[in-house]
Amino acid sequence: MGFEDQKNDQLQIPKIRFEGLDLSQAGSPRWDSARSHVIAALQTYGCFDAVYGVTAPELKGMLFGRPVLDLFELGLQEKLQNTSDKPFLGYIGNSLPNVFPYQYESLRVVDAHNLESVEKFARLLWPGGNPNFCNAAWTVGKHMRELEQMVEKMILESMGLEKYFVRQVESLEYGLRLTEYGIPSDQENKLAMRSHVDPNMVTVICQHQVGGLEVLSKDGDWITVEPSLDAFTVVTGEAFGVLTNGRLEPCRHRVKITSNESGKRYSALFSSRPKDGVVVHPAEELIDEAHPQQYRPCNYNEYLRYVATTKEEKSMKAFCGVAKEETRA
Ligand SMILES: O=C(O)CCC(=O)C(=O)O
Ligand SMILES: [Fe+2]
Repeated sequence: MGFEDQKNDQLQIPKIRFEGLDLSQAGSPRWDSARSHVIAALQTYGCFDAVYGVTAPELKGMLFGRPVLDLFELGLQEKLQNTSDKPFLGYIGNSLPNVFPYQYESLRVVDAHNLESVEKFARLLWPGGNPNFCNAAWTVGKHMRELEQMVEKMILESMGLEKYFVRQVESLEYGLRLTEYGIPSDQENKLAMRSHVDPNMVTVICQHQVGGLEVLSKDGDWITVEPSLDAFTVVTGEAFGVLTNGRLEPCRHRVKITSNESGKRYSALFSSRPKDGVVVHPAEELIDEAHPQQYRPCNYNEYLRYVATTKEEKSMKAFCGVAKEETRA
């Protein structure tokens, strides 16, 4: 991919304090201060750690105990019940030949902030519906969605787009992806997931104990994101790049597991993506002579189908980007 293995162990992604903040505090001095840190971090690194104090270890403890183990101890036939008619939104795993070249299994709970939706997921996998799993996934889903929405609001406010917040939130679907990694088959590079950008709006990544997440800095250095008990890592995806007409570049990241005594790594990802049929386009307020339109309107599901056609990395720039010559015309 051309991103050489240049590491910079001195660099760390910014940590921003979110304890006690919620949407009702929008406009308060604390909110505004967090917002300016969020936007600076996203413009420089495409990501940050949202520090949640005591809430984060509580949530992590709830999810990464029995509930996550119960899920991955299920047989493949049960896991395969987690389907979706859209690419990448159901079970993904190396148990499916030729699908995924890593020691990796992952399931996605659609609308994890909604208890009924989590219960529907659980009933498919366990005859008794696993109330313990449901409670953990739902509680985590609710918190992650609140964090995701704060970040959405802060970004829109900083770009003068706050009037679109309600419409934006209504246009999104949210999911919780739970993943188990084994020892990377690529023992030379220890790569457990190749370098990529997420196609969605925002992803909240929750690493558990075994680290591995790395993000690429603008200078081309890979920065290790240590799993931290009191924080969640927030990264923005390609869809936000389209909406902001390129003001927010998606965060390039990968997973490299260098030390893993237990042989397993678990992570939880809460992400927001445009709902079926939603067309993402650059906000007209962000297009002017100095900032020509960078993307054509993009039907998000069509983009995912395009991404799913081959194993090579695809990009929204290639799918719906406006070429430089076109913007000058
Ligand atoms: O497991 C992680 O820490 C990150 C995984 C990831 O980037 C992804 O699934 O898109
Ligand atoms: Fe990712």
